[in-house]
Parts: sequence; structure tokens; C-alpha cells
Amino acid sequence: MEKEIVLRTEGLSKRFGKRVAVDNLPLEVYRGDVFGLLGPNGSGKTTTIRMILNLIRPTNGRVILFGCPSTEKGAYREALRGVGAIVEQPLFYPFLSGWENLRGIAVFAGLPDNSQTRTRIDEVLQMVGLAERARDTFQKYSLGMKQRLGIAAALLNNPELVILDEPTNGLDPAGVVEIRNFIGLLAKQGITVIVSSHILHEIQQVCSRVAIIKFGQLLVQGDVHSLLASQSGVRMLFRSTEQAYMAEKLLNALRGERAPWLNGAHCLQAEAGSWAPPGSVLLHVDVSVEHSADLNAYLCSQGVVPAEIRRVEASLERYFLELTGEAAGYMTNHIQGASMMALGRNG
Ligand SMILES: Nc1ncnc2c1ncn2[C@@H]1O[C@H](COP(=O)(O)OP(=O)(O)OP(=O)(O)O)[C@@H](O)[C@H]1O
Repeated sequence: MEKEIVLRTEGLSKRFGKRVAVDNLPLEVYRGDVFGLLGPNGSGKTTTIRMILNLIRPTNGRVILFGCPSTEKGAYREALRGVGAIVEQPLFYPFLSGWENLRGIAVFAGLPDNSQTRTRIDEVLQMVGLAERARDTFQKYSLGMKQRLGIAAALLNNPELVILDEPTNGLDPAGVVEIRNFIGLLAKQGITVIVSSHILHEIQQVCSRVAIIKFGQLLVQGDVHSLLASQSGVRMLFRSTEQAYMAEKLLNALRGERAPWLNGAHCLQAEAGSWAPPGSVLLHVDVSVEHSADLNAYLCSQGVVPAEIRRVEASLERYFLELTGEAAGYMTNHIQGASMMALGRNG
């Protein structure tokens, strides 16, 4: 079944003077996704979110939200009613309780001041786990609770899509886990979530799809499972670079009917601080770890003997570093994988 696109951006770009903050960004968010918008500080995440929310105007391109293009201004404002968002730290009154703060926000957002709205306030406080602390003043809340109250505010209008800009910022590890679990709960209730973060591993576990951006450009977009599939596997160190490239050739030739369990192999430079000597060339083999012995036996039979073989755990962070060459290592050949789009800085 075709997945329904909830939000799409086409050629979305934003320039501040000479600075290009967002550059021709093509995002696609499907219904039910927890969509991670990931990238380092200053990569354009908040600017993108602000354009989606119509808080700033794109220099070029458009957003299509629930089928409605941002160029149709009135209709787009209507479509935005189906969105709840927190961008930056929401402002709350410190001497009012969580409940009273939400009431103020509800009234400000144009919700009627009636029993239905009051019930909704109770509901959202329950959803974010603050029901028992609803009557405490905001100033008594921990940072994590303050953040959750922000999310509760974003949920007031019963949105189909929730956008959370860096919701884990400033939280301790327990707070991060709390927010992550909470995002998972939202997804279980059928709410589509877009969540931005500059710390890739923090929300990797909860995302179904991600877009990784840098300098406002899309580096890669796809479902987390396929992106990471090309990351996990085993890495081999050889006594010489020549042997590593020889093994790469041999294993890529072995793929197919003779070794259906082998998805491919590519050489890369060892990251700084990794187990391999700095600057050495490693062979990454896309294979499940149970086949390490088969690989070893085959390469030895061909006279190319690995000096060391290690399993690698999939991580978006490593993937990002390899993609951008930010670690000492960089990929010496292109990224492989079916359902992803890799657009380097130069296309
Ligand atoms: N109002 C503005 N005027 C000028 N430049 C801006 C403005 N807003 C953002 N920028 C610049 O645009 C670029 C992208 O910023 P943005 O805040 O979107 O990045 P980000 O990925 O959200 O970063 P962070 O993780 O630090 O929040 C940065 O270089 C930033 O300095």
C-alpha cells in the first residue's frame, strides 16, 4: 500500500543575507513516521521547521502540508491547525501551575474556555506524565518536566503532526530517555512526529525515518533500518593497504549466487580513536556477523589473510561522520544502499 505523505518540501531554501541556511531541501514525511531531522549545530534544522510552521518565509521552494502547498496562504494556515509544535524553549509563567499555564496557552490559541478544553488539558498532562504535578508551580518543575509541559502544550489542539525542535536539549540522560519513550508513545497513538536533534544517537532508536542535513543540504534521507543495514557488519584489518583492496575486490566478486549472504564490501579509512591504527585502511563487509568465519576462510584460501576481524554496531553517528568525512576517516567509495538518496555537497 502507498504510504500517505503528510509533509513534503520542494526545493525549500532560505537565505539570510549572503548566508544560505537551507539549500534546496527535499524532505518527505509519511503518516505514522517518527521522522528525525538530524544535523550538526547550524545545519538549518530550526530554519526548516520555522518555514514549515510559516514563521518565516522561504527564499525559494515550498512546503506541502497535508496536500496543501505553502504558496496557498489561507489554506496553508488552515492546514497548520493540524500541527502542534515546540520551537525553542516555550515561555511559561513561573508562578502559575502547569495546568494554569496550559489553560493560558489554550485560550491564547483560540480554544474555547469550556469544559471540553479543560478535559483536554487534563488529557495532555496525563499523556506527558505530569497529571500528578499539574497543580505545582512551573518553577518547581525539573528541566525534563518543563520540556514535557512544552510538548503537552503542542498536543492541546489534538494535532495529527507534532514537530519538536531539539526536545532533548539540556536534558540529563534520564530526561533524554523520558522524551524518547514519550515520542514512541505518540507514534503508537498514530501521531506523526518530526523531531530535530544535533545528537544523532539520542533519537536514533525512536526514529523510523531520518534526514541528515549539513550546511542546509540533504546528505541522506531514508528509513533508519536500511541506512543502518549498510553500516553494520564486520570490519577487517590487513597487514597492508594493498591486501585490503585485494580483499575488497575478491569479496565483491564472490557476491551473488556463490555467497548470497554477502551484501558487499568497501574500503574506508579508520576513524580516529577506533581500534585500528590511525590512517589504516579497513575493509567494511556488509554481512551478518555469523559469516565472519566463512569470510576468513575464503580470504585465507585466496592468500589474503586478515590480521584482525571485528564486528561493528550500526550507528547513525558513525554513518554521518563517514558521510561527511568529519572523522579522520572518510569513505573511499560511495555509500551503498537501496532506499536512500545521497546528495553530497556537490550533488
Ligand atoms: N534570523 C537569522 N538571521 C541570520 N542568520 C540566521 C538566522 N537564523 C538562522 N541563521 C543562520 O542559519 C544557519 C542555520 O541555523 P539554524 O538555527 O537553522 O540551524 P540548526 O541546525 O537549527 O542549529 P542548532 O542545532 O544550533 O539549533 C546558521 O548559520 C545560523 O547562524
